[in-house]
Amino acid sequence: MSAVIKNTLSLLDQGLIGRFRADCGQDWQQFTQHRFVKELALGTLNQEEFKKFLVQDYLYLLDYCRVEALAVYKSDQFQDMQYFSSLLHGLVNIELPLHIKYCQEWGMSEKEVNSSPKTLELLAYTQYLLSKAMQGDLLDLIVLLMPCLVGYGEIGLKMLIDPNTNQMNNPYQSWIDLYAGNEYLELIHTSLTVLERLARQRGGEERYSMLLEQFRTAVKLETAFWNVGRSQYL
Ligand SMILES: Cc1ncc(CO)c(N)n1
Repeated sequence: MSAVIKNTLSLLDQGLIGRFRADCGQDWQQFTQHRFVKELALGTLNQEEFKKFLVQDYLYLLDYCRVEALAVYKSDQFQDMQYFSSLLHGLVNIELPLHIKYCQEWGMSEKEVNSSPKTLELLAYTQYLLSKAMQGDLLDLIVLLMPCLVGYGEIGLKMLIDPNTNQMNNPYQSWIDLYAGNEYLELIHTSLTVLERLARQRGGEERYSMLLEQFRTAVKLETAFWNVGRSQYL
């Protein structure tokens, strides 16, 4: 296992993120060890299901951008504004174009992706994030963003080091490479530092139980989201 992977996995057990993950218990396990994740790692996941997931995930990320944009708006320190705008920049200019490219590789046009109908799972998750993000402050916001950001990184890394993962002829290899890649890991490292600082500055200790409930709800919505590829359109 490379040093950077080991370091990232141990960081996830520490500080506030370690506490959230541990206190979520079963809910975190269900998210990160979901059937969809296991099938993707083996390469056995149904391809139509993956395609539908990819489109819903693209639509999800568009709303995730709006949450990040709200964090830019709500920043009252220049360094926070820099951090959240760089997060937004990365998503808009790197991860989203990559999603469009994946969709095209899987035979779907950009127009098709953008005009796709939405599922209940997508709407539930994005509307929850957006409403909490509008009500909350910067600490609420970064906590809401964490399950998505950290969860996929943990999943990608664990796939990469698991000998059972099919890395010879896996149709989903580029998905694994994205979330276990160095750029994504760096994003996680920076985000964890900002999370700790915002918690110190904004009464994280006194607010812990409320923050945990927001984190846990987002985790449960992530778990439900793994089934979008099997879900009905609204
Ligand atoms: C639903 C969901 N959660 C997390 C990520 C990671 O960016 C994603 N792409 N989609």
